[in-house]
Amino acid sequence: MNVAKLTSGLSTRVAASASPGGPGGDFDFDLFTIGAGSGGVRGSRFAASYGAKVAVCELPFDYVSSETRGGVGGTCVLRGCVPKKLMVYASEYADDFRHAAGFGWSVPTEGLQHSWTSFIEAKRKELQRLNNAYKNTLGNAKVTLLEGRGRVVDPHTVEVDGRRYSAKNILIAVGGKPSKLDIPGAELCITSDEALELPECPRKVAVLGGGYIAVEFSGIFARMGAEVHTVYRQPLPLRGFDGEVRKFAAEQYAAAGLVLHPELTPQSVSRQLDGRLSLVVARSDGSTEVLQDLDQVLMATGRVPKTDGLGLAEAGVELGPKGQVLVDEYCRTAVPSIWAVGDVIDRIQLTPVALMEGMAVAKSVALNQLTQPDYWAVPSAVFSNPEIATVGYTEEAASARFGDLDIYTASFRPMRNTVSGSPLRTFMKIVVDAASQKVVGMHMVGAEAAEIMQGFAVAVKVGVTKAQLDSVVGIHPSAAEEFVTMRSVSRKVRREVPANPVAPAPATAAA
Ligand SMILES: Cc1cc2nc3c(=O)[nH]c(=O)nc-3n(C[C@H](O)[C@H](O)[C@H](O)COP(=O)(O)OP(=O)(O)OC[C@H]3O[C@@H](n4cnc5c(N)ncnc54)[C@H](O)[C@@H]3O)c2cc1C
Ligand SMILES: NC(=O)c1ccc[n+]([C@@H]2O[C@H](COP(=O)([O-])OP(=O)(O)OC[C@H]3O[C@@H](n4cnc5c(N)ncnc54)[C@H](O)[C@@H]3O)[C@@H](O)[C@H]2O)c1
Repeated sequence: MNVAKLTSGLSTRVAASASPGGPGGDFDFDLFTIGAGSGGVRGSRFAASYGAKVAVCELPFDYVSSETRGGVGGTCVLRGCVPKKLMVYASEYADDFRHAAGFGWSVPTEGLQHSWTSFIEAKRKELQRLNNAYKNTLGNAKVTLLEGRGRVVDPHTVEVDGRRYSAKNILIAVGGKPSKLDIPGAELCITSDEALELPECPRKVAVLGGGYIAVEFSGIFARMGAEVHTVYRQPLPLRGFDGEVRKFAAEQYAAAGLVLHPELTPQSVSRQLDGRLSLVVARSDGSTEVLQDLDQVLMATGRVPKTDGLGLAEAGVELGPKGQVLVDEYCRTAVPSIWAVGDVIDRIQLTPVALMEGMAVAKSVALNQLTQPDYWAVPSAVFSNPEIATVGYTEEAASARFGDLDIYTASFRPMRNTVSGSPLRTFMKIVVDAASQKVVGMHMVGAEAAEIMQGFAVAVKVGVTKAQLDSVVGIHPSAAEEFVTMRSVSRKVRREVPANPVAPAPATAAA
């Protein structure tokens, strides 16, 4: 996954260059972290547990982030994984109530009400609890927490709201922020931050983008009863995912009620006289179409590193074209005392990856053991409807890397849906390197895909072979058992022979 992106072009440096001393070797802190999100909290906490004197600074709390607002816990806890998953849970009840009838339940669909306000209140309460829990975790680990905006002054100095602190090492863990398209009317659109804080559920919404956030929020709003139009530039959503998975997922999204608008580019958004929004989108031939009467337009068009005004370039840290911090395989920047982890380095934008990188840096700086995060077989899940989970190579990437592959696939109607009436199906795929018979990729679209894939990720990570997978007894009845019972190869992918191969020289003149 994203292996090519992992090489930043920086050369490997040796541990000693980040070790004791800057000028004088006497510092306020051994490690000063800017940003108390997933990577910053984990790196700080672990460094402190290894005996380092650690401080972390974080912006004041708010539900919606800005240049001046943030909060301990960061994106995942306050504006990402956690509130998003709570919204997914909220939306799943709508399907559950509807599908219960198939199993004999009489659900009073007429009188069924959802209070968006109560839900948002419950969500806020949980986020406040988590924010406090994270602060306590830092306190218990003896990490000094400073509230304010951090800025790098030089390779050993951080300034927080005008006050300066010296540090032997500095960890940049400032994450990213939503990036809006530069089109007329962009200011009328919301991002995922605001989507998690809406005063009411939109009745009709356009979601721009075909990535994780776009398909997740499309699923949430649709299950909550909204008419959802998902607009993306590619023929299929979820670029970078396995091709078959993308195709299957798009079919399921349509079956689940999303109105998909592939191969369209957003042009402008404007406010109608009645206060609602209009979106103009363009086809590749230049013709346009208009989506009208929208309560909201959600821009889910990627995130950019939050490095503006951080003083990094001035301190000698190299930045990439998106403003991402360039690091080597140890998460160290061009300045040996400055390290960076998480979304700000723009490798794989996932919380568990930021945690892994934070722990690696903690070991490197506090134990003086240079530690490399291991990016092989990082699993991930998309909490759309249906869910998607994946680990290892896509078929396309595996084909480029290994050449010959054995592909196993299964598509079926899950047992629950045979009675519930839900039209959704499940798809599973195993990608096997034909030469070694190792399983190099596993993919699933369907209910509980994330929960199922976590266990199989262990097997892929340690190099399970297809025969070993086959030797495992299934758990019946479950969807997961399909992964250990796929016996017939669906497709053998073999290195392509050139269309007009040069004829081999005849063995004998007579031949
Ligand atoms: C809507 C959404 C859903 C997501 N869902 C998932 C999911 O289901 N699973 C998953 O694995 N990942 C998910 N992610 C991605 C995940 O949230 C990020 O990969 C993760 O939070 C990155 O952690 P981080 O430590 O790099 O940055 P962050 O968590 O963003 O933390 C950075 C912190 O730095 C603070 N900060 C910034 N600048 C300064 C400064 N100058 N001074 C002081 N503090 C500063 C910020 O306020 C913030 O608290 C989701 C993201 C979004 C947006
Ligand atoms: N379940 C999860 O683990 C999860 C959930 C949400 C987010 N995340 C992380 O957060 C990151 C950011 O999420 P995201 O969905 O915003 O980003 P993304 O990179 O996944 O998707 C961005 C989408 O915007 C589109 N886009 C970009 N520029 C555009 C333009 N000019 N015009 C039209 N479309 C444009 C892209 O084609 C793509 O479809 C993800 O990469 C992911 O790593 C993870």
